[in-house]
Amino acid sequence: MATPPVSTDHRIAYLGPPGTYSYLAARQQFPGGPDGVLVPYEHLGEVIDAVAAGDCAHGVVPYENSTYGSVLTTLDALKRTDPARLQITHEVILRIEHALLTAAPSLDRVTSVYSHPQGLGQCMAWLRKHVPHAAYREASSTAAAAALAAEAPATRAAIAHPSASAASGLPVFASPISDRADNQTRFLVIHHVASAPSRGAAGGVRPPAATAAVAAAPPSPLPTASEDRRSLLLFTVDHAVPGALCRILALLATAKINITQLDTRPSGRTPWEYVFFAEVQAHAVDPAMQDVMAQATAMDVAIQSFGSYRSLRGPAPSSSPPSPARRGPP
Ligand SMILES: O=C(O)C(=O)Cc1ccccc1
Repeated sequence: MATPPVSTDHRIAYLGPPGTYSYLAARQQFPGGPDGVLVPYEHLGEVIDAVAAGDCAHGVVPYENSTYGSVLTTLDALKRTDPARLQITHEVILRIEHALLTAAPSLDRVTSVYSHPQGLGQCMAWLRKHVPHAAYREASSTAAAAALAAEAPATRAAIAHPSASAASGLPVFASPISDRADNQTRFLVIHHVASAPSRGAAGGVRPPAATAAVAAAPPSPLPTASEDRRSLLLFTVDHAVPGALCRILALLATAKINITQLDTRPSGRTPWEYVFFAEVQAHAVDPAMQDVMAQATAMDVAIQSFGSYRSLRGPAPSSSPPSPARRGPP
């Protein structure tokens, strides 16, 4: 009997294939669900687009690594996304312990090492020390890298989670190989926001759009006052005005709102124009935050909020996915 289609309400987009760190993060956030509701996409931008479009109600995307920094493809996909279609509701933190997967008998036989750019970046010191002669090649994900390495298992290697060994058939050669033992990535859980039914020209209610079947983003649980409330803001400033960025930062400083991370990316509209992502330690419902938003509007600066959530940062969490004992290269 054919399996009934899974409703978009239950579809969770992630960077696939199964075996990526995004897959592990999605399984941690949505435990117990059948695998069928996890929908793999080959590129991070597609995960964000699928949630914004309502093809999937939820998504999980890597945002920042504690060693290698921001995941630029996530920032670039967010910057072209309307926050009215997508909101962040939770953060997931995973300890990242990479393994080198290869069937090469020794490291001097390895001619190329594949991984997601984040995987290569998080192990660069290890790679330079142990396989300086190899070419380092970017793949769309760590699990995709394992599949690519498996095409020439005696000369290629991949950096991935040890669990990617089973699907690729490549043995774990060395683990963990991350440059820092406290290496962690924080993932954002994103939800589709269904547009409110709008009135047509004749005053009637428009027929529901294809995405209206998707439930509105469940409000993220409001963190208590003692919990670490965060919001992700996106804005640009007039680059010709000296101090324009400083004025926005001063608004936050005056409201006693701490900035915990600041990123800048090309706007994608005009060369040499930038947008700023600021993660701040406040929730959208906080009066101080509402004050900042109102004042920015009065200053003609559009600050967009991608949502508020509880931060889980702090002391390093214990390793969530199981990983084998540390084993260095022979
Ligand atoms: O490629 C993956 O497995 C991902 O989920 C992206 C990534 C890569 C390396 C560390 C954390 C996330």
